[in-house]
Amino acid sequence: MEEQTSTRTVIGSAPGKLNLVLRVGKPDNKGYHPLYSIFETVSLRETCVAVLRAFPEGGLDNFSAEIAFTPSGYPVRVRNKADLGEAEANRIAEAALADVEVATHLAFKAASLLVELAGERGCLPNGYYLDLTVIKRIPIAGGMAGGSADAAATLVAVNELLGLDLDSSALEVLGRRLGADVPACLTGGVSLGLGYGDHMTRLDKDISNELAGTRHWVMLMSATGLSTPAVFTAFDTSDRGRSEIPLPTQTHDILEADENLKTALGTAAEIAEILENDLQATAFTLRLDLAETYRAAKETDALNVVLSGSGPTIAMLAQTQAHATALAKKMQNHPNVVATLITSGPGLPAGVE
Ligand SMILES: C[C@@](CO)(OP(=O)(O)O)[C@H](O)COP(=O)(O)OP(=O)(O)OC[C@H]1O[C@@H](n2ccc(N)nc2=O)[C@H](O)[C@@H]1O
Ligand SMILES: Nc1ncnc2c1ncn2[C@@H]1O[C@H](COP(=O)(O)OP(=O)(O)O)[C@@H](O)[C@H]1O
Repeated sequence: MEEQTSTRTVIGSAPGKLNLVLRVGKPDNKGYHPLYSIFETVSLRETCVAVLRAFPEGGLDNFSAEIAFTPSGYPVRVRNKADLGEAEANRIAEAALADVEVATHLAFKAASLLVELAGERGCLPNGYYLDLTVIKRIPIAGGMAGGSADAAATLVAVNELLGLDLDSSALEVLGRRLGADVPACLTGGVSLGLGYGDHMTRLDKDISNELAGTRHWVMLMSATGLSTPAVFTAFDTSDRGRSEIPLPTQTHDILEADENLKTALGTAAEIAEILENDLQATAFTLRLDLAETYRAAKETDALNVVLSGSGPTIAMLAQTQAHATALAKKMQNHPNVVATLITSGPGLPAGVE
């Protein structure tokens, strides 16, 4: 019995995000874009249940399809459970997850970094494997950082499980190696991301308790995902991509002078005024259905509507939770909307339960 061989379980979770403001600069020689991003994390969270288990008697062959090995050969098992709240949304998520090989799964990659570190420190038990169950509540390839939230949830869970004692800035450094959105999922709240969007300044530190969960969003899920690199590449040849608007780079200069950063901590009506996404027009050229969905959402009484990151999920800002429920009802039968996910923000940082 698998459960009897388990030593210890640690459960980590991390929030998804949307971008209140996303400005994109010109790509560097690695093809990566400098960003100015004001992230709002949300209450939709990914969970990673991490367990160290002794090898079963028959070895790992029974579930070899769910296993990948770290560079030093330590086995990590990854299973996914889709829990998006609606049957059709779960079906779509499960189909997308079936295409994600264990070795490329962001939870595996995150665990692998920590397992290797534990190996170097001599604190990795032999005769065990790491068993991860990832509970997905965020649409796949949806522009809401679901994979990045898996990585963040896994980093905090495995850090604790293996007794590595890495602090939040060490986890942020590792997170950056896994993906540009991972530090935002680790940080939580409302944050400014500079560099590739992965150098974080938390903006709501002093008021996080009063602000948490006060913004209400309806996320319009699309039946098909959108590739982030494809959107960035198309952006580069767009008018906006070729324009010479410089992006600010120094955090302290920005914090002093930027009114948007103060407004980002304001009321829903105030943040409605600053929503902006440089990738939106490009995503709509690649996917005309999204432009239609956006137009329909704008015709409602939502405070404002914006594409989440590189899309395809579209975020509608509501005045209250009841307003969000009413907006979701208005959009749920739109032919391009596969599910309406109601969420609130800002969300809590990644952490263990
Ligand atoms: C656009 C944003 C905005 O928050 O979010 P999503 O819409 O994907 O959620 C992020 O920058 C995405 O972050 P993430 O999805 O973690 O990106 P990564 O895995 O690091 O990179 C995926 C690909 O996106 C492009 N990329 C990403 C970040 C960046 N600053 N410049 C880029 O050009 C690169 O083509 C890269 O190969
Ligand atoms: N744990 C994961 N969850 C989702 N996608 C993952 C994961 N690991 C790797 N991927 C790959 O990353 C791509 C983007 O994932 P995701 O984070 O869901 O979207 P986005 O970057 O748009 O926020 C997916 O298409 C998938 O191929």
